[in-house]
Amino acid sequence: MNVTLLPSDALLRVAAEAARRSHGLSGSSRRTLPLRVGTRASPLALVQTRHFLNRLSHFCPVLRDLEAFQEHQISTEGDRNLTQRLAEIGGKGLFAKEIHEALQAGHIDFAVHSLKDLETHLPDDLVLACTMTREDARDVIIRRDRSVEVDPNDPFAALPEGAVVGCASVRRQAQMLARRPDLRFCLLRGNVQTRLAKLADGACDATLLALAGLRRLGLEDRADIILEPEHMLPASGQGIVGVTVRRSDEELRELLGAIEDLEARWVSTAERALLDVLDGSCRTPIGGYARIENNELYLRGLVASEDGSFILHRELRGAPHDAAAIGREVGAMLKRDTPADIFAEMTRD
Ligand SMILES: NCc1[nH]cc(CCC(=O)O)c1CC(=O)O
Repeated sequence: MNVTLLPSDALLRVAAEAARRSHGLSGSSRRTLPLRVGTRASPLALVQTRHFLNRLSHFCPVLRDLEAFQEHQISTEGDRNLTQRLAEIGGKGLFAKEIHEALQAGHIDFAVHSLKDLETHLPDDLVLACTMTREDARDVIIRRDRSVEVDPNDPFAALPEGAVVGCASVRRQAQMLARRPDLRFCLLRGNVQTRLAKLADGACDATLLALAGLRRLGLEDRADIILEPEHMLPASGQGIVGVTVRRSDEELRELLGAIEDLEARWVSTAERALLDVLDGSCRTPIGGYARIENNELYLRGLVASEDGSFILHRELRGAPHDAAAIGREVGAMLKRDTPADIFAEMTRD
């Protein structure tokens, strides 16, 4: 099959048309407003949620009214436990469990997530109904002292010998240590603003963040060294916002599905399938990044050891509608070529 890719704007127009035609929340809907949306309470989560609600109301005139939505801020384990590395708390559902429970109990109608923080296996009665257009997937380094000039071909060389990097992600740590074994890492958790404040206070010499988060918070000027995927492979789903809903809520599923970005659906399907094969908890450094090039889906995956002494990349291209199979295949290649002890570490208690 030949897949013709439309530019994102055209895709959205097609989706809007579909949304208008669908019976989703038309005048005949018996659903009562407001729609209740679940979100984490961090500034980034709230910006993402409000952005999504704008999009949704833009395409569904019944929802133009400000009163159409009610925001439910939900605190998750990942928000409360700020003293441990994500890998130690033991990742799955860390930022979503309480939100899933609110959906299942019918306290909310849908929920907005950073796809990066959403586990690959959702509870059976919930579905990922919508993936929004990807914001930039790249990671950035932010240094306290920006005086050393950056060589784009060797971005990690801009950090001083023995610099202390504040970071809670084993994926970022492993890829930096592979190139700069002299660097030291300390735990830096909390929301984006908190981390930037701690960096400014001297808690560390540098930190790493997703460019997507900085952009959405209007903090893009803080981005110091933008890392290309060749130097730092992003996490599966990084930069993509996804929306979950009850499987049984067909009306909302149809509406949300009609406004999703098909390209974001394809790349996230591939990236999440890869993670799924590797049983991706936060415990082992895993990266996955896909993009659409010339109507083809290109996926690159990474498995590493925490200390960066082992780094493995594998990649494949194929038809976008084979996204899940491509993801599983790259995952299987990574698994096959990774020494068993690295996965042993992954399943340790
Ligand atoms: N776990 C935190 C988190 N989840 C999603 C983002 C960034 C936004 C995105 O990837 O869509 C961040 C912050 C960061 O990694 O810098």
